[in-house]
Parts: sequence; structure tokens; C-alpha cells
Amino acid sequence: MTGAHASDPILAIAGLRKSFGALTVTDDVTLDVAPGELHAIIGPNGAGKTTLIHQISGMLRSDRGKVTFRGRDITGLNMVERVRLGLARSFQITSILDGFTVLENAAMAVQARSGSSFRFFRPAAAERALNTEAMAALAQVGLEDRADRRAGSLSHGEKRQLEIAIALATAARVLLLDEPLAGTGREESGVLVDLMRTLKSSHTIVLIEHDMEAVFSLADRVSVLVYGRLIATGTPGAIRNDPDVRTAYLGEEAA
Ligand SMILES: Nc1ncnc2c1ncn2[C@@H]1O[C@H](COP(=O)(O)OP(=O)(O)OP(=O)(O)O)[C@@H](O)[C@H]1O
Repeated sequence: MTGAHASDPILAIAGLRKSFGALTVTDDVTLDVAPGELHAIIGPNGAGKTTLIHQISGMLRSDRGKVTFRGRDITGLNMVERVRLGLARSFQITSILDGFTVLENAAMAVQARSGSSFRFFRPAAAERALNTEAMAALAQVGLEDRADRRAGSLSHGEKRQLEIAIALATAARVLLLDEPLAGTGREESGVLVDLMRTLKSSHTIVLIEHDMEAVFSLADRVSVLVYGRLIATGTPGAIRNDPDVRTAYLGEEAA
């Protein structure tokens, strides 16, 4: 995407840090995400990527640093408050409620945003308005024909699609996607990569992903996290050729 970097960031994180006991997992992480950008965060196992997403989404409180979303300091807000402002994380696969239908799972996300309650145990499917919005989110990810199926009966790849639908159902402006391709087969990951490519035109996306082929084909910019610190941010081409990145990460992958 050209020109995006010149505009004000939709999401800015500055000096974020998180420690668990003596282990500092993210350390002084600063990065900007431009409106409409797909910004990938890559790094070796245990680098702190998921922790960083938790800090951005509000699931974890940071020890230090600031998160600004659409010009507003949201550092003190919890996850539900951030979702209502339009910052949504794709929930982990385990948070899909297998016993509910695909539609009910999406409808509960609509309900979470609309603010009446965040009670996952109450089936929201009775509400027509919720269902209409939930169906729209399912249609965006190509799951509308699965709406009445139990979520537990979906294939692994379809569950990943449902996670994205759940994030979309919150009417998010920015989607935080944590390893959407993990555990998927070639065909399933192809569907998800196509889906992310489509979502790029309507959403700003922060993507954590180990699949480098997907990252380099989708991302506008890539940031590299190693031992909790960002060592580089740049275009896919610049990152691929960065000697420090190759030593710290990509070289290791190729080895
Ligand atoms: N709640 C916690 N308590 C203690 N340590 C934690 C906690 N959460 C994460 N860690 C540790 O923080 C480090 C970074 O974990 P994190 O999951 O953020 O890394 P990651 O980059 O997402 O890794 P992966 O690519 O393997 O998913 C790991 O050493 C992990 O064991």
C-alpha cells in the first residue's frame, strides 16, 4: 500500500513492556500501524509476539508504555472497552464455543460489542438484529452455509475462519490476528490467505504469523521481535534482506 505511512497511525504503541517475574517478555516495544496497513509481527518461538498482542488488545496490562488508538490513549482501558472502540483480537480457537452454532458464536460477538452484556453463556441467537449482523460477518469469511452447524463440527480451517468472523462481528476497525494459519493444511491456509487479502481492503490488520510465504505476500510492513525487543521494521523486501534479521531469525528458519 502506498502513501499509508504518511498518515497518522490508527494504532500506536510506545515503550510497551511486560515481565512475568524475572522474565521480561516484551521490552520497550514501539511501533505504529498506519490506517489500512497490514502490519505483520514475526519472530522466533517465545519472542513475545502473543504477549504483545495481549497487551495491545487489553487482555494483559502492560508494566510500562502507552497504547494509542485513533488518537486516543487507551492504555487504561480493558479488553471489552477496546473492542467497543473497534480494536478486536481474533479469539483463540479454544474460545470458540463448540456446543453453540456457528451463527450463535458470531452473534455473541455482535452482542459483546453492542454492550448489553458480555455473558457468553446466554444464547444470543434469538435476537433477529444480532443474527443479521452475525450473518453478514459469516458471509465475509465464506461461512454463511455453515451458520446452523455446531461450531464443534467445523474443520480446523473453518474454525480459523470463524475466529475472524467473530472479530469482524465486533465491527472492528483494526483486527489483531494471532497465527491464523497455525495447524492448517495447504488448502485451508490458501482459503485463509485469500480471506486476509480481501479483508485488507476494508480493515487495518496486525498479523502474527510463522508462515513466511504468507507474511511476505500479504504484509505492507513487517516488524521483527526477538527476545522481546523489536530489531527491525520495514517493507517485506527490506526485512528479507536485513542482515540482522537474517542472523536473528530468517537465517535460522532457512537452516
Ligand atoms: N502468563 C505467563 N506467565 C509466565 N510466562 C509467560 C506467560 N505468558 C508467556 N510467558 C512466557 O513469555 C515468553 C514469550 O511467550 P509468547 O507466547 O508471548 O511468545 P510468542 O512469540 O508468541 O511465541 P510462539 O511463536 O511460540 O507462539 C515465553 O517464554 C513464555 O513462556
